[in-house]
Amino acid sequence: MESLTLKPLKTVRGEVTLPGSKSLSNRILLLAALAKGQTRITNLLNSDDVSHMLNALTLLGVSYELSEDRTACTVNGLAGVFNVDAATTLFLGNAGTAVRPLTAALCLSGGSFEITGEPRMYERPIGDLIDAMAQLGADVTYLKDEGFPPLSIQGKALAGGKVTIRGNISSQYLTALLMIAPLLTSDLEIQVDGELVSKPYIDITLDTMAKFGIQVANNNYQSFTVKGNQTYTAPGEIMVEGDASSASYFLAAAAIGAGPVKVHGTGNASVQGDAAFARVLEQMGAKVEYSDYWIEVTGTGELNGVDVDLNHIPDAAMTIATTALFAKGPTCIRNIYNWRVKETDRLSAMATELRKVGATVEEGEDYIHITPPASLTSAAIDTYDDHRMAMCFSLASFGDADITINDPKCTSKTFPTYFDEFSTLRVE
Ligand SMILES: O=C(O)C1=C[C@@H](OP(=O)(O)O)[C@@H](O)[C@H](O)C1
Ligand SMILES: C=C(OP(=O)(O)O)C(=O)O
Repeated sequence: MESLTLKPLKTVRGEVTLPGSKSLSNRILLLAALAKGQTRITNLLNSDDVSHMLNALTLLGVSYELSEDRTACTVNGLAGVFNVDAATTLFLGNAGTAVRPLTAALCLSGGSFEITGEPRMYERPIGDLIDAMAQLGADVTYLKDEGFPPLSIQGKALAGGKVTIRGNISSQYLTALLMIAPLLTSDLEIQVDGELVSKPYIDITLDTMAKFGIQVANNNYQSFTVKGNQTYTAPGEIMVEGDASSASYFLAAAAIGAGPVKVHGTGNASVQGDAAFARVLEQMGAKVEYSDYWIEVTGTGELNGVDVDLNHIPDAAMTIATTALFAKGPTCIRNIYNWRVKETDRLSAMATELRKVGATVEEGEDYIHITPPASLTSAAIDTYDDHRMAMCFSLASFGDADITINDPKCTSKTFPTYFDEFSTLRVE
């Protein structure tokens, strides 16, 4: 397996233009495919997760033109659901933002479909979404384990009505249901059963739907109503915001290693919840400046440990775990149970790898408590095919020891050029 050894890093400084947001890229591509008219997308993310969505759209009969660098795409919308004559298998890797929304969309499309993916996708639950779709009459069969992909779907027109969906494992199930709701043959009322995790991602969904002409009535994230029998309308041009989760590594680097580092493409005007990540760095002692379209962080030479509930930013929250290695005193990140059902069991993986560099770690069912070491130990970090494990542990190179990242190419899920960008910030 390939690996990358990072030499100890003291100071970083510079500016980064962020690649497009994964969450927005895949939502916009799907809605552009379902919309009436043509959508010209710019700053599309070029990464594995987006390639899986694009390949799926091709197999589903959607025509689009992609620029050579794959960051601009003109999509010719279908003005409604997919219709495919031949039985179609979609391989969607480990992309939650492709698997969940496409599963819902195929339930009301014409055709017979199979959703497959990487082995880890077969361990990531989808039962809450399938249970909700079944209430609408959808015909879905589990091909392996009950509650998990791979799936077989016999698509057909579906009416709305009332449906209950659980929100405590992933917000992506509710996102999927909301996105297909206008295409049902009658109105839909969605009741969220229990707690809703990762709430800001629902704002991304509602905002994207609004850009394609669909309004949703949101009753405090507990229930939603959407009119049926509608068509998404292509917005013409649409630019994908920079990825706020990808921004977190550069901003945290500035907080640890002097900075300033400025990221362009996300800021106060951003719809992404992860844009609030820098507020946690601020709480830890960094100096943070926001404009609508950029964020700049400067280290103050001192970081404090924090005790924070980061349920609203589960992806960027991982970056706090490795930032905590350089804080004075312990850090506790709470209410992050669903780290366990993402690219890997992130609670367990994070605890294991933090211990390798010398931290004392307590791994709870839904929290992680990190006491930093006096000085970091040199280590080879396993990344578990998890792009965020690789990117988070680039920060460990601020210790006085070499850090080797095993399988650094796993960042291709959302940020293929991450380590090149990271190295441009180094100040000798
Ligand atoms: O809707 C989205 O775009 C996402 C929602 C979050 O997942 P959960 O809702 O499962 O926490 C996040 O972790 C994922 O990377 C992207
Ligand atoms: C959880 C993530 O991805 P997915 O969209 O596959 O859920 C992630 O990017 O951290």
